[in-house]
Amino acid sequence: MKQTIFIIGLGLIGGSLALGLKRKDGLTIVGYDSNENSLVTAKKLGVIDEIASNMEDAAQQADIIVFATPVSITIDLMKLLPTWKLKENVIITDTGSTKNEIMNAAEVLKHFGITFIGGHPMAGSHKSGIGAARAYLFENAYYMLTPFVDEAEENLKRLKDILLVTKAKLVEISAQEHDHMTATVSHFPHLIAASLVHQLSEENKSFPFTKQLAAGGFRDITRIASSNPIMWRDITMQNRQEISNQLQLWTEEMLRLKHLIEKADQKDIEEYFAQAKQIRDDLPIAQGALYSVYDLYVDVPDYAGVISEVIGYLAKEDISITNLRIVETREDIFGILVISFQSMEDRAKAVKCIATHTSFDTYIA
Ligand SMILES: NC(=O)C1=CN([C@@H]2O[C@H](COP(=O)(O)OP(=O)(O)OC[C@H]3O[C@@H](n4cnc5c(N)ncnc54)[C@H](O)[C@@H]3O)[C@@H](O)[C@H]2O)C=CC1
Ligand SMILES: O=C(O)C(=O)Cc1ccc(O)cc1
Repeated sequence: MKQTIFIIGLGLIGGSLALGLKRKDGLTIVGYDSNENSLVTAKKLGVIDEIASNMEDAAQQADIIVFATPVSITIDLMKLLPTWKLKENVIITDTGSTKNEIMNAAEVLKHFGITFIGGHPMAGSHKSGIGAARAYLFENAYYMLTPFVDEAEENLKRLKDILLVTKAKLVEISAQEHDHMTATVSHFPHLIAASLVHQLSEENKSFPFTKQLAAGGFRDITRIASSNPIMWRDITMQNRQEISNQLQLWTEEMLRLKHLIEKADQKDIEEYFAQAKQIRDDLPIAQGALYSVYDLYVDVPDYAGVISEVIGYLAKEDISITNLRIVETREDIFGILVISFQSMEDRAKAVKCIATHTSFDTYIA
């Protein structure tokens, strides 16, 4: 069946969804963005089939409308829907990181007979904009749907059939559960990352060399502090109660930790780290990892040309990489080269390839 999908907001998520959906025949992807540059780039890169010069006109032609805008904008735009002449069977959805306030806004639409099914792909990155969009972004990632409990099965099936093209794993939950769990694994960690960066900045005033020392661990734990501030302002505003609850729990945990340190009990301190390591090591990697990159750590000796040598072996076997970085380079110890892949399969091939051609150890974090 031919269908027109209208995506509003062509940044990282809207662009990735468009690219993911383009793999299915019979779908026409129409896009709109308030930023003219993003719109033109999306068309030029082939992310969308057609540019919508006017939101209302494009919405009237659409079978599915997706809001992939910052969550505050999504709520503003949802208010316009009852004033537009939409197709009778149109399904509206969104990709926002919060769901409670969006589903509250959707209650209003329900009174106008407009179908809205909330959505949130649990994949993304600290990058934003159309240039960061990738067709495979949602592959294997959880994609949460928050339909009203009385939503017609037929509508849900229609939306799921489309979204499954992205190869995401669709999960239905309530908006409340969604906002509670994402506060724990996504929203609150962004506050921690931002606060650690602020703490470094303060320290740096008295000890100006500190920043230079901010190497692997600090960079890993604060990567998400480089995310789009407008997006995170909106998420924090919309989920502030759950985030505040997490902050309370964290504060209590920090006090417990402070007590542990002041007691100076080696055994307890070791146990604290050991338990955390165990839990962290047991986290499912491909399923539910928010940032779905597949990193491989390679212990490479520090000699000229070693990196191009490793990359050369991978290239010869046609294993494509998405990123490359060095987390430690010191003369006396091995350097750790981190290679990122698009999929687990590519990473597994790389492990074999490196083992065949070198004696370097490889690790998966
Ligand atoms: N960045 C991430 O990793 C993830 C983000 N999300 C959610 O997806 C949504 C989009 O996020 P991103 O794509 O990362 O943001 P982005 O900043 O890359 O893209 C948002 C796009 O919306 C456009 N926009 C802003 N106001 C608009 C308006 N009034 N009309 C039309 N377009 C407008 C912007 O120009 C921009 O191109 C947000 O609600 C976010 O919470 C969900 C999962 C992951
Ligand atoms: O870069 C990361 O690890 C993220 O945290 C990406 C992300 C951002 C927002 C979401 O709602 C879901 C995923």
